[in-house]
Amino acid sequence: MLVNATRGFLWSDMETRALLNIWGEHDVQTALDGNFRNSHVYRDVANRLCELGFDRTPDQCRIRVKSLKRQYFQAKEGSRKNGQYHKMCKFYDEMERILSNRSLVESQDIDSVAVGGDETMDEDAESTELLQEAHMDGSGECSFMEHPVKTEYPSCPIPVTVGGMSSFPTKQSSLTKTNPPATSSSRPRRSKKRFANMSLEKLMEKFLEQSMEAEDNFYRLEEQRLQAEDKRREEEHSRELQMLQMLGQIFAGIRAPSPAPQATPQPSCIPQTNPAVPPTRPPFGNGNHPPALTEFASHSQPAGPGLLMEEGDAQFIERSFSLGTAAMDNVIPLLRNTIPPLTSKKHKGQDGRIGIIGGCQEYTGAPFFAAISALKVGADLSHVFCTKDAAPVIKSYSPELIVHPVLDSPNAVEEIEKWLPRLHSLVVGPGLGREDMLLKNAKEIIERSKLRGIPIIIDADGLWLVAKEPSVIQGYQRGILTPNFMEFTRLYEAMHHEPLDSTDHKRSAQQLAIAMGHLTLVLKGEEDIITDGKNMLTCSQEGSGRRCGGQGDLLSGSLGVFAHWAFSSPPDATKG
Ligand SMILES: NC(=O)C1=CN([C@@H]2O[C@H](COP(=O)(O)OP(=O)(O)OC[C@H]3O[C@@H](n4cnc5c(N)ncnc54)[C@H](O)[C@@H]3O)[C@@H](O)[C@H]2O)[C@@H](O)CC1
Ligand SMILES: Nc1ncnc2c1ncn2[C@@H]1O[C@H](COP(=O)(O)OP(=O)(O)OP(=O)(O)O)[C@@H](O)[C@H]1O
Repeated sequence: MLVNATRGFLWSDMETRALLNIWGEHDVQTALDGNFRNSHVYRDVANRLCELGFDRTPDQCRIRVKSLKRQYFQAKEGSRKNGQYHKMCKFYDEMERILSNRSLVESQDIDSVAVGGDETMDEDAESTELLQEAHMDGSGECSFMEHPVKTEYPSCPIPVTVGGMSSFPTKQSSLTKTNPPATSSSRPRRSKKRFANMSLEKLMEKFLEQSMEAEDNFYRLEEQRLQAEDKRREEEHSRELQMLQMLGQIFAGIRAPSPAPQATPQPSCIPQTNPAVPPTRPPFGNGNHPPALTEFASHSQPAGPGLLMEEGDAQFIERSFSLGTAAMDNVIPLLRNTIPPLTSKKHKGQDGRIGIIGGCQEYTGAPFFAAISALKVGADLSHVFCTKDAAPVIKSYSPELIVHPVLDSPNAVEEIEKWLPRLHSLVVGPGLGREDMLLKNAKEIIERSKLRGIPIIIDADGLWLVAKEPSVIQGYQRGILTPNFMEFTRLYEAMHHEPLDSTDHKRSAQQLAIAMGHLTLVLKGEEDIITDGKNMLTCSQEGSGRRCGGQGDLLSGSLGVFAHWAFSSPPDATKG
């Protein structure tokens, strides 16, 4: 007698046949048919087995029968395809005999197994048993039957006979196949459910792993991005500081004294305040004329080799020094003193009303850049005086700008002059164009602005005008010219009637500033040279690597504001 009290222990062939004999009896089949609660049937089956000397529990019997049914249906499906498969189910013939008459019922029955149809036992326990059975069945038929169904995709594989031996796809290889999904008759659903759950767990594990990996990657990239952002900010900050340094030097240049020939050299690298500039801010904006117009009206001196300073006489300040140096320590207070404080005591417009003369059909960007940069630097109001057709375009760029479509009107000068008392500084030239009528109007506006002592920055096409008629600005101490190299060359050649010696920009710039009556010249380029002919500041600090249009316009608009602040500061404020 084979005593087998262990659940899931191997079933011998004899034992299995005894089970099938009992289970296959008509009464037993009838009792099982359509009965959800069938434990009493299997209890009887187990008792009868016991009488034959096989000690099995009702559940063991039920599970063994289920396993045999699954093998049988898989083998049946397989044999339909290659006629071989049924050989792999040892008890195929016995099962066939019992089930052939009710294969339809059985296929439904096997479906119901998946949803617990004829089962009453606990799902987990059953799953464990089935697994044990699959791996421990001494007959060997179950291990291969169970293997394929473990793989969720594709459907239950049909073994292929190779050289008399059956081979079955491994889990991996079956995963890569693209078999169509199995029908319910070819693949028991319970297995699908059970192993689907297992696959799902693995999938979930994989998913979690990948999620964590993705998260790690995200944080790593985010950290890199933040580092890059920090670096960019630092660079931007240092560029701003450099810009401030440069502007500080420009103011120093603007306010620099015209040292008398006998004057002793300045102890500091920052030039001293020019005593010729009115000590206090002219009362612009209230309609009054500045008190001493003649002081800055015209001090033009003829240019000549005798007046040209040697380089050693000029004061050179390189702007490419860094924070913390003694030179910078001098510049920062100068800037602090020049930039007006933000207080609640002021009214709109006090910190700067800037006018831009420029903007025609072709060029609407240039006046916009100049006007908007004035606002960004700190002016309160920015006016653009442009041609009629450019006005709506410029206006549409920004609601912050006040745009006057008057530059090509017949009474342009009068129209613009009405605004002059309210303006603190004027930028002439960005996008002005070179039409005679526009240049003529610009010239007249410069003349009238000079009479009011308004600081005038001349750039772009305004410099074209100056090259044709230098006297329009020559000797005006509140005039600032901002040529690029081409504009500088034109100006130089117009003034000196000889080709520019391009090997020595500093000397040429100095010569031109003197020829223009010691107004301030800002020669833009790789090295900016700022000079009034007596003092010189240079800046070779690398800025943006791009040389796109509009950068000069930004500079001229900013200078419009800084010039106003510098000229209206008390002399003490700009003492370096
Ligand atoms: N978006 C806009 O509306 C812009 C309009 N702009 C306006 O365009 C008009 C003409 O200005 P341009 O600067 O073109 O005047 P120019 O006609 O004087 O420029 C002459 C040429 O010189 C070249 N140049 C500049 N610097 C040089 C250097 N260092 N070495 C060799 N060649 C150099 C430039 O490529 C330019 O084509 C002005 O009214 C100006 O304000 C410019 O400000 C650019 C932007
Ligand atoms: N080669 C260069 N290297 C570094 N900075 C430069 C160089 N050339 C010009 N700059 C800087 O670019 C700014 C604008 O100069 P740019 O020569 O482009 O003026 P612009 O031609 O009048 O400009 P716009 O296009 O506005 O008319 C200046 O502040 C100048 O210092």
